[in-house]
Amino acid sequence: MTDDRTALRRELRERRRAIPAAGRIAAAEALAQRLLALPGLPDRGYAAGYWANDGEIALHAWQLRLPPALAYCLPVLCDDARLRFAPWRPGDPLVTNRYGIPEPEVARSSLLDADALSLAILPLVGFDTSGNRLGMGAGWYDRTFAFRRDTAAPPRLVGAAFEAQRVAALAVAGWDVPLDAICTESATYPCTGPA
Ligand SMILES: Nc1nc2c(c(=O)[nH]1)N(C=O)[C@@H](CNc1ccc(C(=O)N[C@@H](CCC(=O)O)C(=O)O)cc1)CN2
Ligand SMILES: Nc1ncnc2c1ncn2[C@@H]1O[C@H](COP(=O)(O)OP(=O)(O)OP(=O)(O)O)[C@@H](O)[C@H]1O
Repeated sequence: MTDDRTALRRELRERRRAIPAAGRIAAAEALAQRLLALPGLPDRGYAAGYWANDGEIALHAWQLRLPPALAYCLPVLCDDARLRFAPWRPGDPLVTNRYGIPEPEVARSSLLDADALSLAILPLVGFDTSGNRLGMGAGWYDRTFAFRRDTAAPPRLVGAAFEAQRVAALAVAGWDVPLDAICTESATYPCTGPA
């Protein structure tokens, strides 16, 4: 089971890295439209995205079109093994984290806790149409949003991926945090709860 998950993760990461540049640009635009069209989207507060890495579908097209009172944030790795979030605009200072991913350079005291977000977009390695998610496997998102297992939104949790990352069915782990929706360049999958 663990080996299956590791092998699947490797295969799906290779698949997303192999998507050609022209396809990625078009997909990022289409994803932005789908994210902006989600029903009941907050129009103020803080919205977490991510700095696309390892072939992930990019969020810049979405970031540029956010309502003015909804502040785009990036995740920051913290010592308690949870993510916190910092508002970030182009030009604001960045540092590279332990995985080589840029994150805002801000004092620990000014970071936002996950429960201060109105919306978070989670980068997916794989997903199924029941809303089950495969991530990078270090548990950052599962630990950070564990409180959403027994609390309603906010934050709304929306997965983002290329359609090529969809698989027939993923095994669910006890700690998996259910997503509220998944968007790809060609579909929006509403998620109704744990499968
Ligand atoms: N763009 C983006 N940002 C993100 C995540 C993500 O998946 N994508 N995260 C999602 O959790 C968090 C960072 N977690 C990560 C976990 C593992 C690896 C990773 O590349 N692991 C490598 C090598 C491990 C190492 O260098 O120590 C690997 O498994 O091959 C990257 C990010 C927060 N920021
Ligand atoms: N609430 C939690 N508390 C402590 N550890 C957790 C919690 N949630 C997950 N973990 C740990 O994190 C790891 C997550 O592994 P899993 O394969 O489910 O990751 P994933 O689905 O790729 O998700 P992620 O994107 O969060 O890494 C597991 O080893 C698990 O023990």
